[in-house]
Amino acid sequence: MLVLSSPSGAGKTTISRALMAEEPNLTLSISATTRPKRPGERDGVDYYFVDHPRFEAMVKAEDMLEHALVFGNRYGTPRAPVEAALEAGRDVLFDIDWQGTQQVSSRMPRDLVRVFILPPSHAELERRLRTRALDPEEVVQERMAKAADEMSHWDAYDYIIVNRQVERSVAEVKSILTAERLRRDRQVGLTEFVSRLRSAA
Ligand SMILES: Nc1ncnc2c1ncn2[C@@H]1O[C@H](COP(=O)(O)OP(=O)(O)OP(=O)(O)O)[C@@H](O)[C@H]1O
Ligand SMILES: Nc1nc2c(ncn2[C@@H]2O[C@H](COP(=O)(O)O)[C@@H](O)[C@H]2O)c(=O)[nH]1
Repeated sequence: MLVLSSPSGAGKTTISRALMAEEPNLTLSISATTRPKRPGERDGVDYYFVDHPRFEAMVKAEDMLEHALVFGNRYGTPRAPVEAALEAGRDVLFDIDWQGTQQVSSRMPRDLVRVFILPPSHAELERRLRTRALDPEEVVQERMAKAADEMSHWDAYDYIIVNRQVERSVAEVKSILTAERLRRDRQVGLTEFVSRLRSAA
């Protein structure tokens, strides 16, 4: 499970989309949210857009792997698709905040790789939030006001990427994926493989 977190507007969604296009063994976890749909967003593609009672019912039924209140809206990761993907041997990419990361970390610490994305500067973060032009002015202001608080969680992550140039950041996340997939404890069937190699020697 590969988690990307950042202050709003630093570039997680942009990096995730590029990664999904280049990494065939990666499944994107689609979150459920009570936030209103932005122009161009599609239900079941960008998010599952649900109302508050439906979200609460999913939480009660323990259908969420994690959930949090972010900028006054509820967000959560539906558990079943993640479990199915992992069961099928696929890696799963999450675009979730620090609260969700903390919850997944405490439940499944060994299976998780946490990456925090930083903007190159405060001014560039604001520029990105504004030029995205998908949120009303008061939402942009609220997100800027909370950026410092969100960034205070950077040291709970395994890797830090400063997102200056999208292509470079994507390449860096791909390097992390490659290295983490090569970890001894993540390679399935390695003991038997080495054992066969040794007995043939
Ligand atoms: N390296 C970059 N250089 C310039 N612009 C970028 C870069 N990365 C992302 N952007 C732009 O910044 C804006 C915000 O990016 P994006 O929506 O990916 O952020 P996010 O971290 O997913 O935000 P949120 O947390 O609100 O979902 C978009 O308009 C995107 O095109
Ligand atoms: N804890 C969770 N956080 C989530 C989830 N899905 C998204 N998010 C985070 O919310 C903010 C805002 O997202 P936006 O799409 O409204 O801009 C951002 O930090 C996301 O990472 C989730 O399932 N759980």
